Amino acid sequence: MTTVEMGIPTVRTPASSAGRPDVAHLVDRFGRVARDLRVSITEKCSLRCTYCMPEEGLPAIPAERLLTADEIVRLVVVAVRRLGVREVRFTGGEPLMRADLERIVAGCAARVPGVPLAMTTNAVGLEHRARGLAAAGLTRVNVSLDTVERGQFAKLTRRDRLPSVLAGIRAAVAAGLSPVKINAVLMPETLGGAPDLLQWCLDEGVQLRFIEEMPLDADHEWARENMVPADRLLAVLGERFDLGEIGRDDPSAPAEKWRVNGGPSTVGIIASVSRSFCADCDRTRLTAEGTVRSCLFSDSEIDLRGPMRSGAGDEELALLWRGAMWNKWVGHGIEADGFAPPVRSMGAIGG
Ligand SMILES: Nc1nc2c(ncn2[C@@H]2O[C@H](COP(=O)(O)OP(=O)(O)OP(=O)(O)O)[C@@H](O)[C@H]2O)c(=O)[nH]1
Ligand SMILES: C[S@@+](CC[C@H](N)C(=O)[O-])C[C@H]1O[C@@H](n2cnc3c(N)ncnc32)[C@H](O)[C@@H]1O
Ligand code: SF4
Ligand code: SF4
Repeated sequence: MTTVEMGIPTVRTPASSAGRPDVAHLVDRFGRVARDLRVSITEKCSLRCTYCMPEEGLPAIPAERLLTADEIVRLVVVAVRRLGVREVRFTGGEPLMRADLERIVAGCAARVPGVPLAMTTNAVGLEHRARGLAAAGLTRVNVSLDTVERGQFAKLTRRDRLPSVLAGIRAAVAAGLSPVKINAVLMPETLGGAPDLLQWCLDEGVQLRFIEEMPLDADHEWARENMVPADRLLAVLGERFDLGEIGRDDPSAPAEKWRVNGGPSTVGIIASVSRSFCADCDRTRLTAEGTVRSCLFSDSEIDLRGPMRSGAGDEELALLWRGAMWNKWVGHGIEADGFAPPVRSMGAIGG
């Protein structure tokens, strides 16, 4: 199998840093600074959401290519201590698929105390691990949940696991992993159930955000004309709820918020396509194989695993990372003529 068939994009090392100011933190040519690190720790997943994974799952990453727990902790330490990262999020694939997740979290909590450690998860099995993860030092979780209708859930995720997800969300709240935020990708088939999902989240005391689907599905079926835009969702929610526009918590937050029925509850919309927030992007990503990926949509990645295993020091790794960020793309370019989706799908990048 070729690397392209496995969904592994071009890996370049090193990137040119010509013109880069001599500063420690992660700056790019467009004046943006990355403070938010997202670490994918696996390509494996317990679900097969149609907008993300192929039915058969992603090709397995050979064990020797996957970062170990200690390697992940080391790179997180480099990001925080040398590059100015202020928040770390574990994602995937499904982070709960890694048995050593608690060890990764505990290692980071010990080495970068005070830095918020979050996780984005589908919550399958979280019921049994939420307390342990909180004890290990996890700060909060965001959970993917697109519908509270069991048949719809099974169809969209290709797995009948809704009860486990709902139990996982409740366990996260009980363990104090808050604020618990819920991510729902907007799909034509679940749009009608959006008010029920919002009502469920209001009742459970969790913060719902709807997300516009991006062209990051492994099956390459995304089409602009089929995407449910934020405006259409607002019209549907507006039939049942009174919504008052609030805006963003901070300029680089993907979610715009609306107050529901006068507050204090809110609903968010992450309109990555129709109201792109690339100009204020503050993200940098590590893939599960240890490459730096500066933009979701850019297939050009910088390898850190190879140099790390060949004995590179922390400052050498930081230098490679700074070069990757300096070459970050201006934005996703979905609306541009000739746009082509990246080789990696969302689950293979770490959403
Ligand atoms: N375009 C774009 N969308 C992103 C990016 N990161 C996350 N998203 C989208 O935003 C959704 C929610 O992401 P989360 O992992 O919950 O993170 P977040 O919204 O940044 O987290 P909070 O700090 O809790 O608000 C993802 O499912 C993606 O669809 C990004 O860098 N670019
Ligand atoms: C790839 S998942 C990984 C973490 C975990 N498995 C989960 O589902 O939360 C991260 C986020 O990406 C989102 N996502 C996946 N495919 C997407 C797409 N095509 N467009 C927008 N968001 C997507 C999911 O809804 C989820 O919130
Ligand atoms: S969105 Fe998350 S849960 Fe769904 S298939 Fe992708 S990685 Fe798995
Ligand atoms: S698409 Fe790229 S530039 Fe835009 S917000 Fe996402 S990671 Fe940042």
